[in-house]
Parts: sequence; structure tokens; C-alpha cells
Amino acid sequence: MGIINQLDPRFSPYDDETPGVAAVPPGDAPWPAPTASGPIDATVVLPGSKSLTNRQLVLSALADSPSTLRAPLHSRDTTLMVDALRSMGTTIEAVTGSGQFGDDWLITPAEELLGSTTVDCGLAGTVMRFIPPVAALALGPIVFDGDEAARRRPMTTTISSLRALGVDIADDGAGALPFTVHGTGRVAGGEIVIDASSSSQFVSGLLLSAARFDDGLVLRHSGERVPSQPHIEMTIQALADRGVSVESPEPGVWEMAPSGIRGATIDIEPDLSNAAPFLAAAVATGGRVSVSGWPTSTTQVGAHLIDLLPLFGATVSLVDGVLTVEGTGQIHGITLDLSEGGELAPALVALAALADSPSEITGIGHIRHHETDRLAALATEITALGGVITELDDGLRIEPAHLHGGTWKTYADHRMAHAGAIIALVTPDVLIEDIATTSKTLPEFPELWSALAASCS
Ligand SMILES: O=C(O)C1=C[C@@H](OP(=O)(O)O)[C@@H](O)[C@H](O)C1
Ligand SMILES: C=C(OP(=O)(O)O)C(=O)O
Repeated sequence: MGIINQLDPRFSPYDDETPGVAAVPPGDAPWPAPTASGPIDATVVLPGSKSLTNRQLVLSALADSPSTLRAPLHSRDTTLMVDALRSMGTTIEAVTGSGQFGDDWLITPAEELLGSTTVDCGLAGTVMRFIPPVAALALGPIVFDGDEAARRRPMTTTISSLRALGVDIADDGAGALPFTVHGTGRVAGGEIVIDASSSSQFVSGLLLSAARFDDGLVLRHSGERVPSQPHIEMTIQALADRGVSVESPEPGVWEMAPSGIRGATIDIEPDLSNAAPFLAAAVATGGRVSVSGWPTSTTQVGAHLIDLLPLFGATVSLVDGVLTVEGTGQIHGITLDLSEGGELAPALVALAALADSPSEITGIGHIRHHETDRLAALATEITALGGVITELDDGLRIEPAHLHGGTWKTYADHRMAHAGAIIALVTPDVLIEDIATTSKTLPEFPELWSALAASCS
């Protein structure tokens, strides 16, 4: 069995100072995704969670005293968050830690958050939805912009909710990046109604900053259901870890009083959503994959993989912090409402495309607003490899089919790259375009994946 955590010295780790540089071989040729010659058998060690790292960075910048983040994720999304907070006066220093994937961070909040800067959101939902409320607490204008694809992601709710709280925002009325938040150093707060049906991040973004609003916040959601509920639970837990209490007297309502946010030392858990493709590899090849450092208790939606992967016919066990998935060589189709875990959809859809019976995955209309329209992208790319897949309004229907090689486009979407890589394990001659897009949350993906594919028993 291979232990996959030793990074190949030919690849440099992600460079915090240069967002967008990924640990991949030079050149922009499509990546010949590895095919497994048999059932894989490996243990994988994964870097920290994007969602936890970026929440804890924001809370550390808003806290009363310094914080330390241990084993944080170093990737494009977290570098963008670090840069945003630094440009507003937060001190973030790299300190040597025990993590295998880069330094820890010591974060000292600014005396006063500063404006007069520009925040590059890249394609990070957490930056574009979590930082504007922080900018409202800063003094001076802050311009928000991002990648071309980021300008297509919905921002109306962030803009309208801050306006309802009395914040001055200049935009062109398109409900998207770019826009400018004219912070005055304080936000009155109070009670507002928002529509968070296209992203839970609208709720999380407000909750993360609201303890610093003069009157706190009463937030009511009105509209279709809010997706990705576990990510809201993660926000509430991250606040609780720093002494801030959020009440939810009924579904879709969150209340918090103004309060201080404590500095803290926080251990960042491994990214369990990024575990999805690695665990799916066991199912795809009829092999066995373990992920170590699996938390005993977590708000990460990746924990749902324990219940989701057995639906395909795999067995899952969790012993002493090691999650092990074993495939049988047969993959069954699944019928599933995945509203809570849309982030897991690309990996699960890839498995469904390899299954011996039909699948229908619904409740994920909102993933049309992720890095790309994921329903359209998955349907297009699986069809291009010979798959039979139908786009539904809020999901995908996938029929069994024999897949063949071809070029898999990633649409600037890290999880599209993961999905293509899963299919490629058992489908020769798949070339993945722009594998460097995995640097968004897992710059080490190409090398970890190559080692995984080579670990056949
Ligand atoms: O708050 C977060 O860290 C996230 C919330 C979810 O967003 P949506 O609610 O837009 O799905 C998730 O899909 C995204 O990857 C990360
Ligand atoms: C939707 C995702 O990212 P973001 O945080 O940019 O919304 C994702 O990582 O699947």
C-alpha cells in the first residue's frame, strides 16, 4: 500500500506570493490524466480545508487579540483571502508549524481596518461573499473585482443586504463584480430579509462580521431553500469557537447580539470535500483508499461521504481517525437530493458516469453558479467521452454507457478537473485541460493524484 504524502521535489509547493501558480509541470498542454492499471491501494494525507481556513482568517482579522491557525490550507483561494485582509491592515505572519503542507499563520488584527484598497477575489466565493461585510467595517473605499468567471457569479444578495444595513455601495446595477464598498468604520446592523437561495455564502458572509455590527444582526431568509446548510453550521461553529453565539429560532432565521470575537489557536482539519475524488478512486477502480486525519466530529460536508459512497456499493469504515473506502469493482447508480452538499456533486457525478445502472442527482440547481455552470459543464464533458447524461433544471440524470478517451475541459473549475481525473482512472487517453486550475484549493492535486494512480495493488 502506498502512503501518499511525500511531495515530489520536482514540483514546488504553492507560492503564496504568486496566486495562480500551481505545482504542475511547465507548459500549458493538456494533462495526460493517469489510468490505473488495477485496483488502487493507498493512504492519502490531504491539506487543510478551504472553507475552515478562510472562515478562520476572517474571524482572526476581526478578533480582539491575535490568533494562530495551525495547518491552514495554502492555495489560491486562501492566498487571495490573506492578501485581502493584509491590504486592510491585518498582520499575517508565516510561522513554522507541524503541518506537511506549509507554514502556520499568526494573525494580528489591525487597530482599525483600512480601506483605500482593491480586493482581488479571483474566483473565490468565500472572498467575494465574506469580505464585503468586513470592508463595510473598514474606513475608506474598497474595490472588489475578480476573474472573468467571477464576474458571472451572483452577488446581488451581498450588495442588497449590505445596503439594507445602511452601507454605501457603488455598482453598475448588474448584481455582480466589480463594485465598491464605501466603508465608514462601522455598520449599524439590525434586522434584514435576504434571498440566499443561490448560495449559503450570503448568510455565512454576514454572520462572520455581524458580531462587530453596532446592533448585531437578525437575518431572515425568504425564498427557495438555502443550499449547502452544513456550510452555515460551519460558520456558526467557527463563531462559537470564538465565544460568539448565533441563535436560529426557526429554519431560515439567524440572530446574533453584538459581541467581541476572541483570538484563538485553531487546528484546521483536512479538506474533506477534496477527499471526495481520492475516495471515489477506490470505488472507480475496485480498490481501497484511506484518508488519514479524518476528524471525529466536524461540520464539513465531506463527512457525508461516509453515507454517500456506500450508495454506489462501496464499504466505508472509520477507525482511529482513518477513513477507508473499499470498492467492489461494481458501481451502482444512485438517486439522491444533494442540496446540502453541492460541492461534492462533480466527484459523485463522475462515479455515476461509471455506474452499471442509471442515476439521478437533484437539488443542485445552485451549482450552476459555482466556478462555472457545473450542470452544463459535467453534461457537456461526459457526453464528449461517450456518456449519456441529461441536464435537469436542478440536477443531472446519468445512464450507463461505455466511455472513451478525449479532451476534458475544466472551465476554470478545480472540481471539474477532479471529476475528469476520476473517469480517467478507468478510461484510457483522457487529457485534462488546465489541470493548474486545481490550485484553487489543492495545488498538490496533480502529484498526489499521479501517486495515487500508481499505487495499484
Ligand atoms: O461557505 C463556504 O465555504 C462554501 C459554501 C458552499 O457554497 P454554496 O452555498 O454557494 O454552494 C460551497 O459549495 C462552497 O464550496 C464553499
Ligand atoms: C463552489 C466552490 O467554491 P467557492 O468557495 O468559490 O464557492 C467549490 O469549491 O466547490
